[in-house]
Amino acid sequence: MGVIGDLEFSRVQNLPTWVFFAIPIAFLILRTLLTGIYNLYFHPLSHIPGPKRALFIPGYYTILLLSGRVHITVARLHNLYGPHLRLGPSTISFSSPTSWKHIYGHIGGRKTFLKSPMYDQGGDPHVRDIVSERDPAKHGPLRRLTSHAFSAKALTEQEDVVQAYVDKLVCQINVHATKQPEEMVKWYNFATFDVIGDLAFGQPFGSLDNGEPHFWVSMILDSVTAAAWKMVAVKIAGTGRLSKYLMPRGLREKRERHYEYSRKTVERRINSPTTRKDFMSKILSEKDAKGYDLTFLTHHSSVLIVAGSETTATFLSGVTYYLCRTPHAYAKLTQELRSAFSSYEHITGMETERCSYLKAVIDEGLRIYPPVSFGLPRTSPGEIVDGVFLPEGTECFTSSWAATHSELNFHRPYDFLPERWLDPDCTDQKEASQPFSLGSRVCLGRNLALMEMRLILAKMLWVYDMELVDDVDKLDWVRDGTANPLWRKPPLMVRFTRREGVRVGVLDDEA
Ligand code: HEM
Repeated sequence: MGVIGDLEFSRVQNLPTWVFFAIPIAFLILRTLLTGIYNLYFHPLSHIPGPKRALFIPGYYTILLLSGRVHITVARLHNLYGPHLRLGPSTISFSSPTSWKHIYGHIGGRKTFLKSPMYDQGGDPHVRDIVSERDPAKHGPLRRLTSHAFSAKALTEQEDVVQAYVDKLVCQINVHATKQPEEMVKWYNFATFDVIGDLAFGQPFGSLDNGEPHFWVSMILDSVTAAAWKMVAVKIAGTGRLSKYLMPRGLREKRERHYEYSRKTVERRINSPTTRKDFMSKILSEKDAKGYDLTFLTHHSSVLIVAGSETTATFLSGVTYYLCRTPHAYAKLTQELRSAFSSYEHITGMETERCSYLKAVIDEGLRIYPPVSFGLPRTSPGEIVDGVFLPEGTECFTSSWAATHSELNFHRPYDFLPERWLDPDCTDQKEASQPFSLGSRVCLGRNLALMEMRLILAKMLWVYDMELVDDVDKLDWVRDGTANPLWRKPPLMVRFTRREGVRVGVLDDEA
């Protein structure tokens, strides 16, 4: 036995080195092929159409998320395969209005679709914030605690803060964007980050004053991309630890600096008590009783900054582009705003609510360029979505961009037509556009965001005319933007001209 064993061992030893690599690789290829064939023909979801490669490439959809063009690819695939689309063995994307209600809404007698494990990749695995907490029993108290800062009363108190920054923006436009064109994506970012910085921490980032991005702000997009890298690692290898090696080094460092800066800012806020109500007031008052530590508070406030600033700035950039490119909509909106307000000082959050065309412009802006363009992943509890049974554990979502750009839901989906929101005879499926999501995880900052959008659009267009300049014919907002998964917008060069004969206190008193 010993002799035979030695003989066999020496035969193995004599095999060429490549064999030792080839065998596991061949095994992996065979396993992938057999699993793919099972997924294609025998899996319980095999009746749902989709590209075959999605069943053979591990983490296909998550890899798409890093491509920057996931919204376009998924919309194209929905056009090809219909409103139910299989993007992985157990990953289903929908583009119908009903799917929004079935996956995210409250419907009596139906089980809840919880956030999928993809949300675990957002930050510190041991700390869950209001966005990443998946367990409803823990999310409920967190949401109740946070919602104080978003009540109708809080919103009224916050209007002064918002108004002050809108006025600053109007003044800075006068200085920087009337004599020559100016890049507006950055100015909208400055305004929305300053507002949220002030509301979250009691201190602005000072970007509007300095005309410079705060370093922390520029880190935010990268830190969200870093989270997407982690998702890829989890999907492919089953562990986020691999992301350390997969993720570009710069991204990892930026993500770490992002958390470090948030921690210091929160510490400063804790050490400077204020009577002014901001996002932290309620939570700090219960800090000791509930045992909220610095790590938790850091995650909590930094998630509010990310959720509340980049999204609104994205909307403003998109709507500026589409308004400048759609003369009839621009003319109707300016006509409405300029006749609704006899003076700049009359433009308030509540008064702007009466402007129906402004509301339609906002609805259309959020449809054509949804700030959250990808599907928010949920796990099926074993329920039917839009007529399709999804076994327990299936990952599913409504792909926002695909839903709002499908001809099954909207006529001329790539045209900016605010009228579709006003015309009672329009047959568009408007419920296919849910920019703030719905149900128990609906956006908490919706009313604040809408107030900010209304005030910025109304005040800017009351004071100025605006036009896209220079390479206007070369710029294509859809073609030139990428989503990683938050938007990276192309430069938006706009020139503003102050309307003659209108008095604007913040400009004229300053002069
Ligand atoms: C155009 C502006 C905005 C858009 C389109 C938007 C969109 C969304 C969406 C789609 C979600 C659901 C995320 C998910 O299910 O994973 C969400 C959640 C959230 N948003 Fe917004 N948002 C906007 C502005 C804001 C603002 C200004 C704030 C204020 C800080 C805010 C705070 C939040 C919070 C706290 C959540 C988590 C709610 C929860 O899970 O209970 N958002 N938002």
